[in-house]
Amino acid sequence: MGSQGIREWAGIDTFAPATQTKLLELLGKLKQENVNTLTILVIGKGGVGKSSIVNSIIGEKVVSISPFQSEGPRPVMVSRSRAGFTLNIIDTPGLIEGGYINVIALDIIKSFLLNKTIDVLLYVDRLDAYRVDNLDKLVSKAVTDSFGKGIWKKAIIALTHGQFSPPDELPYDEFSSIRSEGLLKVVKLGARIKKDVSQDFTIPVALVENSARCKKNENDEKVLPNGTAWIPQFVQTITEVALNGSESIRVDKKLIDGPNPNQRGKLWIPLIFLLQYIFIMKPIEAFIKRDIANESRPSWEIDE
Ligand SMILES: Nc1nc2c(ncn2[C@@H]2O[C@H](COP(=O)(O)OP(=O)(O)OP(=O)(O)O)[C@@H](O)[C@H]2O)c(=O)[nH]1
Repeated sequence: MGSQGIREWAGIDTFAPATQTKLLELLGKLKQENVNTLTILVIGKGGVGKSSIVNSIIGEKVVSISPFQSEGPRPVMVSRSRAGFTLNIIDTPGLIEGGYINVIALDIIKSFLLNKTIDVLLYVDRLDAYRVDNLDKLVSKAVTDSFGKGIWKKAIIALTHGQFSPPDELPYDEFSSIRSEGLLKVVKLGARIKKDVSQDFTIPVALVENSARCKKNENDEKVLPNGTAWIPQFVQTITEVALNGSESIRVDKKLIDGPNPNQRGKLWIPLIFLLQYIFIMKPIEAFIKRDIANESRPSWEIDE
């Protein structure tokens, strides 16, 4: 057992030695910055590879995988600790049901997250898709409405099926950047990130290959078609987002039960009107009344 009864992150030992070394280095970097716990929330449509990503990072089959959308949606949190560092990953059910947001699943996820802090959001989709999907806009809008826009500063877009070969001899890197850009655009729309800041607002994209048949390099590390060892690259992106200085999202009762976190400012509007009435309209009204009362009336208006 690791710290506080949490199971040891033994799955790291199943990775290639080169991958292990890089992962332990990254955990060391997090600890150096006083980050001893990291909680990652995994979200996306059904069947895109959310559970598979959890298993890939943990290095064990900790959540079940199914080629069909899983029944009885329930979030699961898997915790592992290593060298004084604890990783929590929360796998969630697909957020789309019959073309719409599955409101019940979303409510279950929100209740599950109560009193937890989200340090990193993994927004999962597949690399091997040719068209961006309006459903992604729905999912990103639902995430924004539930947890506030700030969550996107803690987000990574993870694209699974990273071993995919693009059609028409399109170079792999070109295909993956076109796919990433397209998806980013839709996600930013759903997240209502304003056009003027959109250029500066970047959400990193990570490519992932969960298949056991993933190609390996000479060091036995799992690699993408462009030669990148994806596990250390992915964990490095997670580390960068964790340390990017933006605040993690604390899920409290107010966030869950309260109004849409992006509209909270609007609650002040009636109060502002009331203050305007008391301090501006009322004095003006009194001034006008006083002025009328003091006005000297023209002689033709005075009754005989
Ligand atoms: N080749 C390949 N298959 C993948 C990859 N990721 C997931 N799969 C397969 O895709 C199917 C769905 O994967 P899951 O991990 O269950 O997807 P999910 O998003 O958790 O699904 P739900 O829980 O139903 O929302 C399974 O058959 C996986 O084996 C990948 O990177 N490459």
